[in-house]
Amino acid sequence: MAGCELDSLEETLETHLPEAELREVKRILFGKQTEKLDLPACAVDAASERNFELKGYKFEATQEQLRPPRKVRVGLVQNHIVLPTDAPVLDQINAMHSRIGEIVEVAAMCGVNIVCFQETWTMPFAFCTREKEPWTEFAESAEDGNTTHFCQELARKYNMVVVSPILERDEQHSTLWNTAVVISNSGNMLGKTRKNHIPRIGDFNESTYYMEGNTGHTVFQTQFGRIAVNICYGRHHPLNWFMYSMNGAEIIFNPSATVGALSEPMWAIEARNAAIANHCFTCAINRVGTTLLFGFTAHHDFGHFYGSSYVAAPDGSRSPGLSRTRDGLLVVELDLNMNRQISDKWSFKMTGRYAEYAEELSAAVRHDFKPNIVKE
Ligand SMILES: NC(=O)NCCC(=O)O
Repeated sequence: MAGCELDSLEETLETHLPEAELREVKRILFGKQTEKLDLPACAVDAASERNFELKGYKFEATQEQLRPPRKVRVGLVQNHIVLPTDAPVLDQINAMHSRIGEIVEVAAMCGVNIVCFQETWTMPFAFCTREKEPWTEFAESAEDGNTTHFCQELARKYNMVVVSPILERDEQHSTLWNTAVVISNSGNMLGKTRKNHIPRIGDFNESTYYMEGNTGHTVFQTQFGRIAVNICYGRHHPLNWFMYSMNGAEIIFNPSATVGALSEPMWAIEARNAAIANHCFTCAINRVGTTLLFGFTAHHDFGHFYGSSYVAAPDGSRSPGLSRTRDGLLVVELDLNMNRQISDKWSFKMTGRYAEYAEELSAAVRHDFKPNIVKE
């Protein structure tokens, strides 16, 4: 354990359970076992030198007769902030760029096609403070900011789609947003998508900084598959996942920033349930560490961000998680053919009564709605 924090749930099970029981516990808890992915020795060495965890797994689909497999490698990155939160803003951003740069280089060695970083990855998650300075100075243009240019270079250099969740400054409308910028492997910006649900819970005072997103449920067609980004708190909203899936998402990323005391028992369930319910893959990413917010008035720390990033498949299985305490890169190979195979098996899209729900929902959101309750 690092300090008083548990490093990893899976490792704890592995340390304490006899082999036969462990196999059965894992089958019940995590579903069909995900095989380990062979990663190149140069990547393993580089990750160890650069002090981050590197894990690789693969989800296999059934071999079909008419379609070749559609294999894609995703990379999920979780990390601490690099400099203390009272360092100059630009130094903090540059330090995050160079940390992410060295992790993405390893992702490239592992053949990653699509990489996604944690929520507002260029900055400390300081939204508990409610103070505007210096946090709003971390906001950048999604189109022309330094961070987008940095990610475009990575995308071009490594032929990789980059999902870059940032604090966005929209100069034209004088607004801030919590936004994921999606950059194609060509290096062109494909587009951006904004956080749809803004938390009003505990210390997550994000509504002080930005409003609910106005970009709907955009899906991005990339060379490696159709992807969507459901940012953090949106994972508590089943209809949010559902709408990305209705728009054709095959992989939904969930870049997050959340702390143990608040959400940890829900973490392993929500993205996994979304993969099952929507016949798609989901990738849950959380930052790590306890951030000290020196000298600020409301709060000096937010609690422990517990990492534990993982990938869930439509058949109900999931990869093991990254550590609760260390920086890490999770490389997972998916066969997107599994989505249709599981859809044909369970048929949730076919058995869903969407027209009925749509009708009842439009009545339920009206101010004069009367719940359908029969009384004696
Ligand atoms: N970043 C964020 O929306 N956090 C809210 C807490 C949670 O969803 O677990």
